[in-house]
Amino acid sequence: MSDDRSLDRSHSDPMNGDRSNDDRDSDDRNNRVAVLGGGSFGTALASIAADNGFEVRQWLRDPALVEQINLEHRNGRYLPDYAINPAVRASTAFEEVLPGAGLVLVAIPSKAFRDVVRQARPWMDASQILVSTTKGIQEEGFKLMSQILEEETGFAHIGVLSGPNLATEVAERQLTATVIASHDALTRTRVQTALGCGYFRVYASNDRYGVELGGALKNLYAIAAGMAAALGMGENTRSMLMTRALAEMSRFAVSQGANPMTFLGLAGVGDLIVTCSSSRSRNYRVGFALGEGRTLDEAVEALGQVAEGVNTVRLVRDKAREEGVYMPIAEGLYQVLFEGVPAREMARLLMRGQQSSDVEFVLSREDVQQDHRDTGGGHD
Ligand SMILES: NC(=O)C1=CN([C@@H]2O[C@H](COP(=O)(O)OP(=O)(O)OC[C@H]3O[C@@H](n4cnc5c(N)ncnc54)[C@H](O)[C@@H]3O)[C@@H](O)[C@H]2O)C=CC1
Ligand SMILES: O=C(CO)COP(=O)(O)O
Repeated sequence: MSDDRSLDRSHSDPMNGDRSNDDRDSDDRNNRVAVLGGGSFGTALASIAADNGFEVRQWLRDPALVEQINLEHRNGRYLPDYAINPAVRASTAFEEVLPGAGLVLVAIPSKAFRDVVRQARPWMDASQILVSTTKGIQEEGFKLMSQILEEETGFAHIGVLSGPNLATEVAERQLTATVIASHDALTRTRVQTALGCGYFRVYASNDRYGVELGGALKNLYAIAAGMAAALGMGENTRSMLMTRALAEMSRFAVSQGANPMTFLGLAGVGDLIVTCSSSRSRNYRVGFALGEGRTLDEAVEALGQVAEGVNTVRLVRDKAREEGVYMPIAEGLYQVLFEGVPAREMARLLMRGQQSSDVEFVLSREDVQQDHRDTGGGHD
């Protein structure tokens, strides 16, 4: 591997012929990336890191898929047309994947995330950088995935990768940007070095919570956008939906103590645009199937992959009610998904709500509260 690809350039001076074993161990670690998860995003990221010259090992549950990745360099289940870099070595054994890796990317759906990290923990060590790529929320305690990484490991180098990153487009090498968010500068720079390349640009943020929350929240509105498209609603409608979604997301972020300005970036508005516009988004596809008249179970079954938004709708709607945050689209989506309200009827109800103000951040706090009282917000 060339030195300029090293995750830590300070340890990779080729002029230094007199290096200690410790330095060499450190070089080895910095040159190794582990990916947990064999879905489409985990697979695309593993291959990028290998293209960048890193030694990459990928952990998956399914032995048949492991064999296919190792022998055919293909992931027939999640990215059938994608040629994986042959340097990616897959395994079902954590002990073959984790020890010696400087960077660990965790691309496991939120429902299984804690379990998998817990199983993997004995093969991890505190010098490793752990990064979640998962855009979901854990029901107990309303925890985001990086908080789970922190709780399960106690490690210091924790980050989140999020942005408008449809895995199939990343696999096609479409020009794409993402965000690595961490309070830890080392985490930010090492992820930028491991994954940044000619078609994948990695921006940095120190607002880990805001970036992670943006990725989880936008999935709700992608479901709503898919539904609107299936019902034959137009571009004006989608634009209204996305813009009002951003208002709701920001309102929720503020209630959680997060900085809403982060939502103006790639992991907020950027991800909202792509998932509300693309039939490649799984959340959008679930919404589309619902708009065509399928039941939620049928829509999820037909997808055959995880659409994180289905679970997130319930969690966010409950949290918003609990904390008195006005989120009419999330509330309406919940009623369509779980209470049998027809989508068209819900759209009609939302349109007939009291007229309110556009950008509430330019209003005084009192005016915002009055606005939400006028529109029936607050659920009281
Ligand atoms: N696919 C995409 O376009 C993108 C996905 N993401 C996020 O990345 C996360 C991972 O997504 P994908 O790679 O698409 O995969 P996915 O969500 O389809 O599944 C991930 C992998 O986890 C495995 N898995 C599921 N349950 C498991 C369990 N109980 N134990 C062990 N492994 C289990 C699956 O077998 C699969 O290999 C998602 O939560 C998503 O929010 C982020 C950006 C883009
Ligand atoms: O988060 C994504 C793109 O940024 C992927 O969205 P879906 O999970 O809806 O496919």
